[in-house]
Amino acid sequence: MNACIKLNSVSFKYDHSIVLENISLSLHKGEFLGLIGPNGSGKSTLIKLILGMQKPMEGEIELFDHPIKQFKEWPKIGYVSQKANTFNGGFPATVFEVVSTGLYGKMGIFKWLGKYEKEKIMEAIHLVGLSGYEKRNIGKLSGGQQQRVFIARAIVSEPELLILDEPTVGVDGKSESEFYQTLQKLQRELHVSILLVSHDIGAITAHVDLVACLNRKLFFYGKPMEFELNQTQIMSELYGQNIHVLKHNHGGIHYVK
Ligand SMILES: Nc1ncnc2c1ncn2[C@@H]1O[C@H](COP(=O)(O)OP(=O)(O)OP(=O)(O)O)[C@@H](O)[C@H]1O
Repeated sequence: MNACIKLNSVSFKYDHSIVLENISLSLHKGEFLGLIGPNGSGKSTLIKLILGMQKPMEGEIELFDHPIKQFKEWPKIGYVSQKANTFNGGFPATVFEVVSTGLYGKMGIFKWLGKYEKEKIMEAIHLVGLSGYEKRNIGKLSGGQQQRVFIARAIVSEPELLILDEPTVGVDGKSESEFYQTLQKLQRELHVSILLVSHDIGAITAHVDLVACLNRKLFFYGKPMEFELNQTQIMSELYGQNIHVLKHNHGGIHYVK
């Protein structure tokens, strides 16, 4: 099976502090990997390494079976950042316009949208369940709907791998469950591989094929069932002993120190 992401003994430090130590994991085609860990555990840094924004101090990263240094097919990767949650609501752009910017990487900024591109944009908007909202100003949408616009922007160029960094922060329970349904649809219908960073362990284990628990080191990497069997031990290693379990009415579980 082909790996979209392969990390082999990767370590990284900012200045003098080691943030990631000896991380090895893989994500294969069509798989859904959930990455969890406390604040400051290195999750966003790991994503930056995978996106080539930082270089590992040690170890190797491969994307689609190519060493990252030789990898050039960046349009194969769609990325939704944490910042999509803090989007400026006053920004004067429609849903259609925001999603169309996802094609710039493939076609350049100044090229006019043809019939084919317009169809792709409408398809992406439909896939995230926002048909009928094309002309709506993005600032007039709810947080959950805005989040889906950013996913549509990330998938409009038909990436094979979608990376999402804490996309459901600040989004209510109903929008969150719609969000997971959207991701499962992408995985099932388009065979997109997904790497999702989240704090919501309950939601993650319910939807992913693989769980990775990070706190500088990788404390667990395996199937959700295996994680659930050893959850108490893994969570106390990951977060320390003093954790409390918070259950949400939408079924998600959070751990807080
Ligand atoms: N540019 C930087 N320079 C120096 N240190 C940094 C930089 N970015 C992050 N760090 C530090 O690296 C560590 C890991 O940060 P990172 O943002 O990867 O964690 P995270 O798990 O994504 O956290 P959160 O869940 O809070 O977003 C933290 O201690 C952070 O303060």
